Amino acid sequence: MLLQENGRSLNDFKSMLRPNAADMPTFTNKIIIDELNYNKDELEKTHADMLLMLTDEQGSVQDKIMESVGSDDNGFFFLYGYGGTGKSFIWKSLSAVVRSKGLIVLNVASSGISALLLPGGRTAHSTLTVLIEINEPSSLTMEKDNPRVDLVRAAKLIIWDEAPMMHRWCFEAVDRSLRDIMSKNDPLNKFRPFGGMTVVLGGDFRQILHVVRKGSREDIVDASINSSKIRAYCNVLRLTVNMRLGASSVPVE
Ligand SMILES: Nc1ncnc2c1ncn2[C@@H]1O[C@H](COP(=O)(O)OP(=O)(O)OP(=O)(O)O)[C@@H](O)[C@H]1O
Repeated sequence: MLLQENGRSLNDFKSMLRPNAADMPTFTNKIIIDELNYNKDELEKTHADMLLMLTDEQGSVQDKIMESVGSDDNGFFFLYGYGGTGKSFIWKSLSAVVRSKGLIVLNVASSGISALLLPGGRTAHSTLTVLIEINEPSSLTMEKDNPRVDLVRAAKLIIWDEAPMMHRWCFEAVDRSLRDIMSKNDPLNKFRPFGGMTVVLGGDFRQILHVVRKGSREDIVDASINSSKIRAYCNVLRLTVNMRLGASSVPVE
């Protein structure tokens, strides 16, 4: 269990003896059990409270994402909004509603600090095994029989906050690898963006972009997700009202 919690398995240690799987017929994936272990009643109440607070545009964003989660026709979204427009608020509301239905949502962020703000959040490097030193042809580093692969396959939604901070190759690697991983559920997933998983990226391009060491302006633009071929099948959702300003609720330019 300790190994599973850290995304590892005995297969990572070739010299260790492995137990015979036939001796453990009731073995189950602990990280999946943990993800299903949220208090559904409490989350349902949290979501009901948040639903009353959502603005019209926040409600419409949430409806579009939940429509995709509930259908086989998956969506790939980018939630774009300046600081204070309520992106984190929507992540909390979405996580509450999805988990209250007994489904799995994986909340990841590009940095450890932003992952702390997500309910049950971790870095994309940890949950999705995105490489820190990434190249254009890189894939995720999950081995086929790693428990994390089963967790990803069981998930209904991936929320990825502060996405503009990451190199576009990270998202392309996730797209390629999810097509591979999810094709075990349905061979047609090989041809669907992110293997048929609903994926929502979020962030604000006015905040921190991916840092290209000694890179020119062109290098930074090229590293951005906006320059990726996966942008072609991305639905851009927008939040425009600054909720941090409170009652005045001024639309931001
Ligand atoms: N519908 C809402 N009702 C009440 N408060 C809200 C609502 N939406 C957002 N807020 C509040 O507005 C503030 C800003 O929201 P939030 O942190 O979600 O924005 P953000 O877009 O994630 O900002 P940043 O990009 O700076 O992290 C928070 O205090 C949040 O609780």
